[in-house]
Amino acid sequence: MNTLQFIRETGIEQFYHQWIQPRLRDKKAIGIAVAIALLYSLHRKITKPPANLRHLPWLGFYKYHKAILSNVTVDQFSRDITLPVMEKSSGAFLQPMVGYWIIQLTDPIAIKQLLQKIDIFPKSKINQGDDGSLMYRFIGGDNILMLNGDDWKRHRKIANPAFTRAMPVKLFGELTTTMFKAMDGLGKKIDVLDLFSRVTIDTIGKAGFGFDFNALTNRNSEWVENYDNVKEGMLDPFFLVFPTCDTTLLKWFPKRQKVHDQLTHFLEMLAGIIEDRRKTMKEARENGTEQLVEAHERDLLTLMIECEENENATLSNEELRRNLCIFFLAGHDTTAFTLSFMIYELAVNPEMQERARKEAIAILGDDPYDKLPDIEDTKQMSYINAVMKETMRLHNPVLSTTAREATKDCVLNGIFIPKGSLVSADILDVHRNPKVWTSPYEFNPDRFLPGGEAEQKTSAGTAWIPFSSGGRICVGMNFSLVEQRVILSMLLRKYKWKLPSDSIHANGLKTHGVAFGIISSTNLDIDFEKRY
Ligand code: HEM
Repeated sequence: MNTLQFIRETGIEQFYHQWIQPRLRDKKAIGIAVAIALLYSLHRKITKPPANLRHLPWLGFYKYHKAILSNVTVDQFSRDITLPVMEKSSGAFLQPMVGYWIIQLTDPIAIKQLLQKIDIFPKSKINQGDDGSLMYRFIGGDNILMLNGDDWKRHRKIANPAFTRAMPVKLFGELTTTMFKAMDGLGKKIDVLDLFSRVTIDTIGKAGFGFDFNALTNRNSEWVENYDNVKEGMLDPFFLVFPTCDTTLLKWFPKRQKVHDQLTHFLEMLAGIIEDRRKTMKEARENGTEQLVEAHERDLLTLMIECEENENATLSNEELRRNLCIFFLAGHDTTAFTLSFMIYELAVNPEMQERARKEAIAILGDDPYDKLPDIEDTKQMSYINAVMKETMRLHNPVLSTTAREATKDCVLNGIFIPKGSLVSADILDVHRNPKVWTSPYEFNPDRFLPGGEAEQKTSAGTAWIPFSSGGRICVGMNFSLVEQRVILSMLLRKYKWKLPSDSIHANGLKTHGVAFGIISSTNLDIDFEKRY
């Protein structure tokens, strides 16, 4: 039978004449058919990775976005969504974003190679969000976190010495005693997220900008209120998934517009701090009084402005302002969340809390008054340090590094990365990767004691990277670690604490923030009992 006969005998011809031919004259039907075809091809395009990335396993597009929009907890996200894909992969998987895919690395050696090759893998512009969006206006543009190449080196050259010289241990201790006074007025049950957010805002204010935000002493601080609204706005998954609503269509969202206005006010207040500082420094220079404060107690902004003059590398007021935004965001929430998660873990593991307390008492004594640790004391806190490291392994506030863009075809520990693709070090998943850590969901600080599991892991690659690694490692790492040691050791001496029986975290810590990549929590109330 030839094709013509086949068509006639099977009834296809009749079907064509009766059904298709008349409808071909109907323009509406053609329009619908074309729209369906286009939608189908669009659906395939956005839900399936491009052909050159299909050698890697991927997270389901709808599953991922449904989880994001329903504000899934980090634990559910890692156990139900990334873990099954990670187990199938050999150290990398694809994460679907709106309009593009990111390679997430979960293999420590591949991560090490990625983070060392900063010239081959510069930071992608995609991190900054859409021009004009809340995120772009706050943390985008030319700043130390986002820039690449010589521009980034100029910023880092100015920030590095400031961070090395400024280790205001005394200030950390003094602010902790102010925090204790604030705790006296809060009763037994205290929301530690709010408490630590306030103490770390005041720390970055004083140590970073030489400015008193009064977050601990004034519960209605304009700074805190403004910043909290902006932060909440940035974390809103709706505007992350539909960024046009945050820019072109903003006028249709009056509530969002109000958050933009608050950000404008916040940025103006930061610009004011810089102008005042330049003015006071100029006056001090003219009066010959500028060296009266010790270098390690001078604030980062002052040190950066001084450094500009000494290193012959300048930052404009606008660049300084943009960096202050990064220090503000990166410099306090991350530490506040880490402290809160640590207090939680010690609340649900009382024997670990007691062990950490014994160490604090052995170093600082047990006299019934606040003892401020000095830098040498903080170096002796090996168990407290292990508790901090294990908290950052299991609950690191930063989910993954910002995305890098491959400038050429590359192989990272056997994983092929095609030129032009976006790639990140997946901090959450490498820290919970069962091929890397034994019982990764278990909180066990002993891993980080001398001779523990961590020593073998880190030597093999980059299995513990809460602060990233390589040339673009967090510039505030030591600042944060010393701040954490001071606050935790002083708390351990003064208080015992436990999780209230009605806590929403009774069955495990509930953290959120997968969409934005910075992890937080809510209602983290803890019962504190004074020891003196
Ligand atoms: C627990 C506390 C902290 C954590 C977990 C943390 C984490 C990180 C991570 C993962 C990065 C790398 C981002 C990337 O390359 O994509 C980073 C970079 C950075 N962090 Fe932190 N950070 C913390 C505290 C701080 C503090 C206290 C400051 C400043 C006061 C700070 C300032 C910065 C800056 C400026 C960068 C960009 C460095 C560069 O690209 O040269 N961070 N941080």
